[in-house]
Amino acid sequence: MSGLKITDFSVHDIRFPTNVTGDGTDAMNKECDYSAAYIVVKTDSDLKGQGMTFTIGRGNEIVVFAIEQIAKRILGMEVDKIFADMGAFWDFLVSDPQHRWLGPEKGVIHLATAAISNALWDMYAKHAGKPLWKLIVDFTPEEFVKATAFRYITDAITREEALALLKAKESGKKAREEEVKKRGYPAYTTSVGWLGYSDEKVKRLTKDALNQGFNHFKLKVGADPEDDLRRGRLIRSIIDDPANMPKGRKPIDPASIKDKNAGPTGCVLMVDANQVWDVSQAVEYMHKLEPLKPWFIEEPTAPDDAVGHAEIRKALKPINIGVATGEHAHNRMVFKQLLKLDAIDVCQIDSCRLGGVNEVLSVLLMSAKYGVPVCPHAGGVGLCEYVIHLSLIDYIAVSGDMERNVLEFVDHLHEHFLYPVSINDEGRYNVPTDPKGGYSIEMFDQSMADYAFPGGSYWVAAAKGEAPTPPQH
Ligand SMILES: C[C@H](O)[C@@H](O)[C@@H](O)[C@H](O)C(=O)O
Ligand SMILES: [Mg+2]
Repeated sequence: MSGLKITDFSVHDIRFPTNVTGDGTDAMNKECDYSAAYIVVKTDSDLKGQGMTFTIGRGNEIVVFAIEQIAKRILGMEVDKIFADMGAFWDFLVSDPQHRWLGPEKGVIHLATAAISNALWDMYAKHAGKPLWKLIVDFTPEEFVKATAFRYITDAITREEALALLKAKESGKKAREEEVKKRGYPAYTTSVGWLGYSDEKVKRLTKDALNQGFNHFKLKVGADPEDDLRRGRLIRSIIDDPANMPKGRKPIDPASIKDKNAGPTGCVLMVDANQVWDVSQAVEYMHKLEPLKPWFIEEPTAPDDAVGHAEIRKALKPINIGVATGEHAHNRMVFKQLLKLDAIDVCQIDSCRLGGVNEVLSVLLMSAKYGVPVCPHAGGVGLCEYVIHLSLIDYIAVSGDMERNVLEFVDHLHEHFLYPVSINDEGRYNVPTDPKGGYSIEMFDQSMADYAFPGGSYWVAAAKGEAPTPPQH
């Protein structure tokens, strides 16, 4: 026992000016400065835990305030006791008798829970000298279940069912770990098709992404069907042309790509509407985009509307377009409904909209039981760094499958992290292996100082109209 206690914390409002370059834009979110409400949890030793949740700018200060309120409750706690029962710690975080009223388990208060829960998981992994994914895949099934949030979902999966599912995956864990370390984890890119990008930029970035090895590409849609068709056809004309395939790349057999509208080169397009439509509008609009043959439409309607997603999915099945959602699904109960209603083809968990790792484990288990692949959301800052850990946990310990999965990758802001993600030359995520890296979310002090809002050097300069132009892609 280390006897270490949580002695202090600091919370930071960090905003990056992505709006200047149009990075991250979509039909709903037309201006966004990728931001982190970021906490450093300190102990009476060098051991620290870093955690954050993501917002797109204004309002980040509200999340910072909520994090400060919740974090006060963990001061003085012994870290060994927390690590011994992360499930109980999560229950404690979501059960404040007065804060709970602000959710429960949704909205700003839940985003704040996520930042703190993730910081403690980061600290636990660093303490154990393992990357977060490795800490968790090395859990026994019993330890895994103990760390999972089960309240309100036992009608979808019981602890006993979860245990049986995890036990069935035990014997293959080592081989899967070796395989993914060798090959990397499959990825897709969103960075080619932000709504604010010109056709010229979309074209250039699509070619670049092909050369990086990507074979799955996501396009933002929903503002205007004619524009979407033009931009989609532009991407398709590049990714479907065998002449554009990078030299030495083995052609992908489209027939080997299950459930997807793969083109002649095996490349796949997906589209994302970020919640702009009513249910019937979604169906109508997606019929217009049918020529693009997307694998799925992401967030066609309101994120809480499980019934609406189920209707859309049913209506689009005959034209072979699937439905994906989850980046705004605020807790495990929303995912339970999406899964039980057969509303989604792809489950897009968010690492810090769900209340941190414990609740992510709940959704991984439910998705595995219902046979729906998990392809986490990662458009934002720090999310790629987080989610590679979650997909590794899913593949190695839970679903045992990465055949149907692609993990989102956006090529923004990784330079601000000490343990940034990287992509291999087959367009797959490399596996994080640094034993000091924890949950990979630690930011450089300099970045935190420069982009602190409103007092950081970047924002002070911006207020005077003297900000340097952020890097262009
Ligand atoms: C505002 C954000 O960039 C979103 O557009 C982004 O998260 C997106 O929905 C995604 O799927 O990555
Ligand atoms: Mg999205």
